[in-house]
Amino acid sequence: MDFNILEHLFDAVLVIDKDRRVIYANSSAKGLIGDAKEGESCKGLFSICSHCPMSYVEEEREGLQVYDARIRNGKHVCWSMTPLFEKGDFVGVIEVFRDVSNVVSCILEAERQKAYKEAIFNSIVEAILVLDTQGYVVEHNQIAKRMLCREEEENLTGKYIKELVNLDLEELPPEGERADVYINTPCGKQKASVLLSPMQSGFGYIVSLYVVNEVAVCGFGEEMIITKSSAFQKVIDLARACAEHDVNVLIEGETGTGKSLLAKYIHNLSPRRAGPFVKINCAAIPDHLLEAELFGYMRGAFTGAVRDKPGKVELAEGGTLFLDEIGDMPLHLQAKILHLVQEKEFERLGDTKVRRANVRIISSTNKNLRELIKKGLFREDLYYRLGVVKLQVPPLRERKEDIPLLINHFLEKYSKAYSRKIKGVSSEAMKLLLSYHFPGNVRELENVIERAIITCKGSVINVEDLQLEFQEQVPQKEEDREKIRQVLEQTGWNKSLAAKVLGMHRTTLWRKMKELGL
Ligand SMILES: Nc1ncnc2c1ncn2[C@@H]1O[C@H](COP(=O)(O)OP(=O)(O)OP(=O)(O)O)[C@@H](O)[C@H]1O
Repeated sequence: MDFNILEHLFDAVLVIDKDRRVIYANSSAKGLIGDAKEGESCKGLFSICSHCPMSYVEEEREGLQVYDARIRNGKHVCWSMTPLFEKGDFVGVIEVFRDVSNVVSCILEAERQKAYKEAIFNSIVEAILVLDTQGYVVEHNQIAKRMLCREEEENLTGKYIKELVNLDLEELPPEGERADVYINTPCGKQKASVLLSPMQSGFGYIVSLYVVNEVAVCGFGEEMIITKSSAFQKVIDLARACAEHDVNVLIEGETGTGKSLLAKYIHNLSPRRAGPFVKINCAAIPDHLLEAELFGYMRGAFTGAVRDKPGKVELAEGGTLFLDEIGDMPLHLQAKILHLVQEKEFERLGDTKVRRANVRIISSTNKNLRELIKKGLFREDLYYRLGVVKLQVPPLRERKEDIPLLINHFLEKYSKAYSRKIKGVSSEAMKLLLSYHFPGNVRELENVIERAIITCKGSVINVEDLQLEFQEQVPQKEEDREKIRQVLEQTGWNKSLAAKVLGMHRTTLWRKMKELGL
């Protein structure tokens, strides 16, 4: 065979006969492997020789390729072996190979870089999302998954940024500037600082996020707890820590401080979150009905009991029973609650059957239970049973730093609800709100802002839009008349809404309207 045409090929070529002797080596082959001499054995020229594939190639009558074989000097070659036939008989093989050491070192370098990148990616506390130019995720770190409440096995690659942080690419802050956004985290909706950095060569963007702990925003939607106060944040931390254990929690604090919100937050973080959260306000139900409401009753148990009815304890099965205003629980029922707490057992009214209850009990009070114990109005044993963990929610006047945050929160909530474009509160109005003592705590602040949003004429809430209890009201008939008339006009003469705005009952408004000739 004449192999001369192979002499100047860029690829190295060896022709091997079936006795594994080199019968031809072109100049590229000799350049790469100096000891590839014609007439000598080819054994050991390549790393693959330890499993020489010649017999395989002969049997299969087809060639094979190895992308990374080694030659003796350590270089990497891409190598192939093809069978040669003469009149149908196998006579040897032709081996073609090319130095790919550069390619291999590039691949190794790329692998090393990838390992470095992953190590850095996963050792920083920020969530990182790498986006393409359209805003789709091409890479992300593990923290991003955790921070954005994604399952361990979920892949964020290919998802659009809005799916993850609720913002379009265009809504993210301008390149290089940090901004605050709200994201859904395992602790609820939390404030996060976000930075968008463009990549070189226009490949896309890097979005980095970290949760801003200065303001705790826990829970979701209507159940969001917002606070900046370190005292309240400690309470929330404790609530979070005990949420996963089935311990009884007693939440103490003045009216309107957020005790119910906190109870719901604990339930939502607990293993019972898929179960019901059932609230019963012990102060709002007359004593004689409370027992039936709590434990349920059987038909005929009392006049009006026309059918069997489960109580709140049964409705809370598998979930959480929230006993609001527990300080108002009458003494005779406290014994039954103690039995429920201790034995997890109860009976419906008019029934002798003892029922089992699988509920977690959270209770709350705005009364001083220790004082009630001293007066013999609350059972001490029940107090200790209910308050295995005690959480004390501070009043708003002791966390004034929360006032501006809560104002913003309620402005957003009620501007949306009443379709009003309110930008904020004037500095005078803010001063007044910050100096007010808020006996009704957050609930009172919420009502003040809701009312102001409805009555405010411009886009900013001013002092005159705020109705605070301690502000002097001069009940001159004419002033009253004018004020009520204005509110009625603003509310389209809807008396229920006007009464709400004016902070009075509907019937009081109706009476006043009559008195004032409106
Ligand atoms: N930290 C907070 N962030 C946002 N909203 C709050 C916060 N605290 C309270 N609120 C709001 O204030 C109102 C009163 O809260 P909540 O009913 O939880 O108070 P409470 O202490 O249970 O009141 P009560 O003692 O009268 O039962 C609710 O509308 C709640 O959403």
